[in-house]
Amino acid sequence: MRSLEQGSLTAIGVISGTSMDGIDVSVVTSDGRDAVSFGAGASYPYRDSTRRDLQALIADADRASAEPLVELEAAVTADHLAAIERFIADHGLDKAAIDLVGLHGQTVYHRPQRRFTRQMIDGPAVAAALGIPTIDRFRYADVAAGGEGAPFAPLYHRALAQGMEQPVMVLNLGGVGNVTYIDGEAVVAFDTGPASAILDDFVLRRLGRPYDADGALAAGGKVHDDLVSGFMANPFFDRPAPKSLDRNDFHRRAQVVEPLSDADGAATLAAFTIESLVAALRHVPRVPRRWLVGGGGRLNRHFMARLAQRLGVPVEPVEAAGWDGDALEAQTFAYLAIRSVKGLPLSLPGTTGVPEPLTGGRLNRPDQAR
Ligand SMILES: Nc1ncnc2c1ncn2[C@@H]1O[C@H](COP(=O)(O)OP(=O)(O)OP(=O)(O)O)[C@@H](O)[C@H]1O
Ligand SMILES: CC(=O)N[C@H]1[C@@H]2OC[C@@H](O2)[C@@H](O)[C@@H]1O[C@H](C)C(=O)O
Repeated sequence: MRSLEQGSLTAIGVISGTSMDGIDVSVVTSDGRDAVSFGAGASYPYRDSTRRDLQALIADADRASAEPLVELEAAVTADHLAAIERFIADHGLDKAAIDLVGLHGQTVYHRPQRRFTRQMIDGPAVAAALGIPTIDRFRYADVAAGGEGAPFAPLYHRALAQGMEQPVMVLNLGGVGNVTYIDGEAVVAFDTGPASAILDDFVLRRLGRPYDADGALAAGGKVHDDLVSGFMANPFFDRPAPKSLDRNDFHRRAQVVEPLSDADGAATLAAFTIESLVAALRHVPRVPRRWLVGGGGRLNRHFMARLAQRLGVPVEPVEAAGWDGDALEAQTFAYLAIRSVKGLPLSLPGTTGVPEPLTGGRLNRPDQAR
């Protein structure tokens, strides 16, 4: 096996986000610093039974935090393994050329204030099955040291943003929104508020659809400004960075749109997300000249147009900078796996609030006794 400590490495990165819409896989070659190149990305669904069991679990915080959940972890791990095997086959990769696999796993519980976070995945089992070392438990050391345990994408964003006009804001519009502000070596990152999750849940309840395609429903509705002001009165938005959220943190508050029509409810929830993003400007040193947007929410034309209007600077999908928006999070955990084996920090005081720059991740070698 090649030494993992020195030179450039090639890693596969794997993550399933909070919306559980698929297991994302991508591949990165990097020295763990600013030299980065990435290959294709792909997404593979969970088996229906795995997704159903995970959704039930996430709705039950007591079980998610305390129970061993051996069977479910085995199912999640099997689905991840199948996704990696398919990715390798679909893209004609040579297994022998893959030095590492970075496994984020499925977040089922995240309470940094209790110094506890849980990403379900059996890293040693994946290492043994593939014959490739894996890294898992990326967020554990950070949370144990008093960090927020998220976001972890910022150091990868900084590596990609080298040479670009700055300050630049990278926004991930997933279930939850999170931003990375980059100005040279300076990085500030935090979760902004709910993003797609509240609108997704509303559209599912009202219309049985998984999301508001293109933001068409929201675009046709009337925003109820009084409700938006009510949302924005939440002290979360004034809290300085770092700060992080759980997918369901704003669910109860989002229910105030229940009396509204489908279109007005969607428009009002979308406006809440937009205002929570504008509020991010309160917590960065200089006004970003450009926003680059990743995550599925960049496909919501209503979000993108309204945000550009409110910010008065270009708001573009990350593809405008030559990045791959669908694969960015998977690439992040490939890049961080490489940093992990090199002992480099995965998080900083400005990204998760950890007291000192901190490395992390657990290395699982295929030949390791289990
Ligand atoms: N064509 C589209 N129009 C509008 N919204 C879309 C479209 N495609 C995807 N989305 C939104 O993107 C969401 C999925 O985004 P993404 O895959 O980035 O989330 P995630 O990675 O699961 O979340 P997180 O980043 O919080 O873990 C969908 O739930 C939906 O709201
Ligand atoms: C605990 C956890 O899994 N958090 C995710 C989630 O999805 C988006 C947002 O909430 C972000 O904080 C994080 O993921 C990205 C990849 C991150 O750590 O940068």
